[in-house]
Amino acid sequence: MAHMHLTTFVMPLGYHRNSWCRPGSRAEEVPGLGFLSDIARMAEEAKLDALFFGDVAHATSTLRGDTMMNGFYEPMTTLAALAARTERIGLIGTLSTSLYEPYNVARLLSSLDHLSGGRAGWNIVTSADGYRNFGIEAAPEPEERYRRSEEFVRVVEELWDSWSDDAVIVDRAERRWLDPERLRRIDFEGDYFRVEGPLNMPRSPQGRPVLVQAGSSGPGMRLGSAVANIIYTAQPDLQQAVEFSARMKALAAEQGREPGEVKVIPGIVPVVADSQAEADEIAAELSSFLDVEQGRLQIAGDLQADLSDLELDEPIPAERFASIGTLSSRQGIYRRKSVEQGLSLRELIYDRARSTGHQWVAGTAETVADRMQQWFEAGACDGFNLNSPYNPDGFERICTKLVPELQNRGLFRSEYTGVTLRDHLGLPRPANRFGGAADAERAR
Ligand SMILES: Cc1cc2nc3c(=O)[nH]c(=O)nc-3n(C[C@H](O)[C@H](O)[C@H](O)COP(=O)(O)O)c2cc1C
Repeated sequence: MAHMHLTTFVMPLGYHRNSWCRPGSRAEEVPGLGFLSDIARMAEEAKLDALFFGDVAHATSTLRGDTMMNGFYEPMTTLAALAARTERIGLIGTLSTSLYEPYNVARLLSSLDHLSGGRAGWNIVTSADGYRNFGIEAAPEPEERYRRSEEFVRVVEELWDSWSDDAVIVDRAERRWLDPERLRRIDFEGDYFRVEGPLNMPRSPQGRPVLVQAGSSGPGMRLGSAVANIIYTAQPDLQQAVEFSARMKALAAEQGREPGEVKVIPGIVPVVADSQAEADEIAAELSSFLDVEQGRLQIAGDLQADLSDLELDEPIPAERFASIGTLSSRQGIYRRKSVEQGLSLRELIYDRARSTGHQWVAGTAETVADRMQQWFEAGACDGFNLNSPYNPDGFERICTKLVPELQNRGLFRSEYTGVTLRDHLGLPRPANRFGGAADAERAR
């Protein structure tokens, strides 16, 4: 039976809003390395495919009291530190194509891939916010951001291939470390970037670090299906998840890719306990930390709408949402919950606080595993991105109770069988698009 892929979205202050208020959360230690290393070690002992760090380059949500999605751990420096404290687990970090340059990004990821022995992955995002930190007044429209992103990824991939695999020769007699004939200036000229190249470091162990993408809108899915190996997505509903996965794989096939090269990995927020009653108790405790008015501000921020006049026990009226065609995928989930399912503003605040639109489940390891198995076997996904509701205990329970249950069912590996992130994902090392003797040899 095929195995699930399991990664974890590392939120050191916990995925459930304000879960850091729980005694024992080690919230004082954020953003230090010691606490994070403990999380990384737990994940590696559970044999997860990868640690995943999101990133935002602004403090807007933090100023609204939302510490969940924060920039406290800059992904590349953090993952480099964790590379030294782990051996096998993949290391996926987010860098925005709106706020970086392709040459920097190619270097950062290539360096991480070298330092970690082939464990690097890049979550490609476009940014809707944070521009003023870079002296830019307003964010471009989504279509424009994704066009830049598509070109950005092309440049980065060419830079990663700009050294042939056999360019480093270490010829002591001739005193030549590399053969410059085996490097290529890429001389890229596009609508957004002009990049000379080559990169200033050798092709990395994975050839190209793993590409990850999480857009669920039209342009987001176009980019993901064209380039990504992992698609992250928020899918609270089984049937819609099945349809999303099928659509993503069909789009990949249309672009000449093998559907198996594209792993669809929705998020899940599991509260795991020894009994249903204990799980419900923990869930109630987590909810008790919420500040409802702070939650109102956070949802207003997500929807970019003023909600200050609304009654807490009424649903958000449909007209407060952006028009259907312009909703982001996450706004679409909140709209469905409010307008179609009739959740009141208060209920939506609690729901968002625990799940941010992802699937949320509280139960024993067996009941949570039942749900995951059901989704996996229904074709809704190739695995899950585990969002730990609270740290470190909530994550420890995921690693020591839930993952072993999945292993016992034959749904997840018990040992790493390879060394690179591509190995964990069952993906081949890509050939160098510019060819080269080493590739020719590998192909024989
Ligand atoms: C699991 C997951 C993680 C994400 N992580 C980030 C992130 O770290 N930084 C960011 O700017 N956007 C992040 N996003 C947002 C997506 O990259 C994308 O911008 C968002 O889904 C809106 O795009 P869409 O309208 O195409 O869906 C994440 C989305 C998901 C589902």
